[in-house]
Amino acid sequence: MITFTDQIHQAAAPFWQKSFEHPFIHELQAGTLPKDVFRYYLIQDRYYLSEFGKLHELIAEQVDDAHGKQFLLDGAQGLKDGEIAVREGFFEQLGITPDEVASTPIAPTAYNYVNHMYAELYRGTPQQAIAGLLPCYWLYNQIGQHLVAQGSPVKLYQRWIETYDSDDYTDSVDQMIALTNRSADQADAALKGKMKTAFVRSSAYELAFWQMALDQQKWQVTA
Ligand SMILES: Cc1ncc(CN)c(N)n1
Repeated sequence: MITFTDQIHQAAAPFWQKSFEHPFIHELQAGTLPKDVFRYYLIQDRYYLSEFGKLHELIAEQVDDAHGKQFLLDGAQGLKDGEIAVREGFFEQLGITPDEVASTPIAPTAYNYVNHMYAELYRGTPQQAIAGLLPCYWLYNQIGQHLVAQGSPVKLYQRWIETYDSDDYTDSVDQMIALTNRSADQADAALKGKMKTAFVRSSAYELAFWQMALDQQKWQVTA
């Protein structure tokens, strides 16, 4: 049987394919990704992950499903203890200080992505917000699984890959997929359509995030 998440995954497939093929990912695996690009990505992603954690807590307040609520609260804590904690080690290695993070403005794409997820919750519903969170979990897991066999010759990049291929991470992805499917079970056709749009837009923002890092995007007037 085709699940709801299979359907929305299919709808977002062109964005996912472009992410798998993106030069940021190729260069990370080949070990040729410039360190300043990776530094930039990590700083922007620090903003992203901290808002992503807050969103878990805010969505949990609005979710009736007790199991889902607990998963979201655990997910917020898991982000701090897991992904964000791993990144602290990366920051140390690359000499990224709290001052540098605090003084670097969030870039347009990261800002828009985060705002999109808040809009799904505050101008939409918790079900839409859940669907909007899912690409973040699932896409990185698929990228980790694609890249891990070959790996990267750069230790830091290899650790990044392994984070997203780990059993713990994969388990959280499976639970998030299950929560999205349970949320869709309670939704009518119109709400399912909005959940799909939230998922596809987050997938588009995931793709844009790699390019943002390669361009080291800034707020500026463009021609
Ligand atoms: C933008 C983004 N998307 C997804 C992930 C993986 N949690 C991340 N760290 N950053």
